[in-house]
Amino acid sequence: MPAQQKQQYTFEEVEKHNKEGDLWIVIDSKVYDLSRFADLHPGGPNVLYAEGVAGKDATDTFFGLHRHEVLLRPQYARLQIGTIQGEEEMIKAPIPGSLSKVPYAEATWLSDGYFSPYYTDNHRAFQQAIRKFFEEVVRPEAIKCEENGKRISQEVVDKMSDLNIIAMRLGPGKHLHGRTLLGGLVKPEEFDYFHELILNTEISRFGTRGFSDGMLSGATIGLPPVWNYGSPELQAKVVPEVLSGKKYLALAITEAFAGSDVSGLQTTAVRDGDYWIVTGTKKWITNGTFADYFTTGCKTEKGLTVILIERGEGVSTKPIKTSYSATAGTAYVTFDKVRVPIGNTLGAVGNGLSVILSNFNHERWMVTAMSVGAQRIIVEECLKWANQRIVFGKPLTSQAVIRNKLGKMITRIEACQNWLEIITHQMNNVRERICTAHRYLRPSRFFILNGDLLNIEYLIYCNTPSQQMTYNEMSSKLAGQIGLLKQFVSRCGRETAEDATQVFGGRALTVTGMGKLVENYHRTSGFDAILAGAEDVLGDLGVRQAMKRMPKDARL
Ligand code: HEM
Repeated sequence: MPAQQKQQYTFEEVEKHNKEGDLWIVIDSKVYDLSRFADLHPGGPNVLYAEGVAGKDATDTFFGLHRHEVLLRPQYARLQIGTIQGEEEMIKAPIPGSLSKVPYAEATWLSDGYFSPYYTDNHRAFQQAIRKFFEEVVRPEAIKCEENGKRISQEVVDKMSDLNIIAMRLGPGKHLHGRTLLGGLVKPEEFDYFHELILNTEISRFGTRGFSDGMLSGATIGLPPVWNYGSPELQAKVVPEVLSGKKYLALAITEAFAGSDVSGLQTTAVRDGDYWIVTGTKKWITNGTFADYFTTGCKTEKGLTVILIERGEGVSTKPIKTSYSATAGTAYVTFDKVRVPIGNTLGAVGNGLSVILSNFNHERWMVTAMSVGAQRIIVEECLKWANQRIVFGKPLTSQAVIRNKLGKMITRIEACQNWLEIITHQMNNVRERICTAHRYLRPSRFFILNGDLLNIEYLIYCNTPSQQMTYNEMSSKLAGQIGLLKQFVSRCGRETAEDATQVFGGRALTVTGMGKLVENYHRTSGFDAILAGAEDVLGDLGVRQAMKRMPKDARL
């Protein structure tokens, strides 16, 4: 029944119902009849009969112990029998797609009254639509799968592919051409790395880290080598199957024998006429338990080669138990003399290292973007909790030590976001193009509009859809920066996870209840420091890349 049609009561009336078998309480102007629920209450019945709770307004006590979402669950919402006369609810249910008003809960560009040079109106519309879709369709699935460890349902995959979300997760490029993106909201040729950045940060807002990877991240990192290096026939078959969500694909590089040191891989592919015979094992393969295809790094006579292997005879997968949910489908994969057509070779034989390395940068950037999205939610959780939690009669925020932790969290998330955005801006623009535009600005083309000196060529340039970097360009220009960025973001993430755990105390140690997002983040933020390249290795890569670019004549 809508609130306005519910019975209205006064506090005096509610107060009469204050004992076992006849128990009413008020939470945020709503009257709940807990007479029969008391014995079923997960916190036990006695706490509900306490003085100051039974027959009283227990709003502050309630929000000190429960998340708002408890009241929205249908089985509890129906305990409401009315409202208090003349009072209005203060704590509103979030509207799907809406932005948080909590300071720093949103990136600056999404905060009221602030601006950014990077985002257009189209990015804003895209962010709003994608958040709404995720909150309405994907979040309930994420929570369910994170708990039961099952893979994302075909029904939700189909809904995502109807909007071409699987294709958009792979970033800008020719695979988007001819597709209707998000019901036509963004034109394929205008989809850029900032759209993709938005997609990645929004995906990680549910506090369900295992599910974020289970949401077909395998295809995001494993399909690009197929369209960048596969034969036209292979692309024509595999790309549509995967982007429509009808088949699943995983990237199978790491082994128990080799992780960041991919050159040490031991899975072998031996030529036998028109086939490769592949033998070996792969470990930590995201989405591997349910993948139909594996983009696989193999050792061949001529060096490392990447081969697309279809699940079939000789391919077996078993789940690996990790510290995050089995919904990610993390697998141990065994190839036992698997016959694979030579046509499934991705790139030249022996050129596997550059196929793998050129792919890594986009993957690392994606992991970083998801990490930033997840980190920001934790900052919001901590700000809300520290504000609402009362200790020694005062909010937690009255403690300087807590404010200090909040300050560090905010600093870290803002630093991560800003570095991520400037790198994304580089990915969106090929350098030569900018130089060309500026070099040819001719004085004769300047004019004055509304008091501003403008140049016609510059305006044309600025309003032309930007030209994104290819994976190879990313590899040569940004590998070091992305490596350092990823190292920085994952370190910040783990420091924030530690601080958040201190702010939430014991609540951060339970999988359900007030601190559940902090618990998940504390348990899983370490994944960001490992997936797509270990943190320390990436930091070192960044410095080695910088050393390569040192001018020969650089002296103090
Ligand atoms: C409509 C009223 C209420 C409902 C539907 C409700 C529901 C729940 C649920 C589902 C939990 C499990 C933890 C969670 O999911 O957050 C819980 C725990 C608890 N509840 Fe309630 N509750 C209500 C009112 C109250 C009130 C008024 C108190 C006041 C003392 C209270 C005290 C507790 C306590 C102490 C716990 C255990 C918390 C913990 O383990 O951290 N509940 N309640």
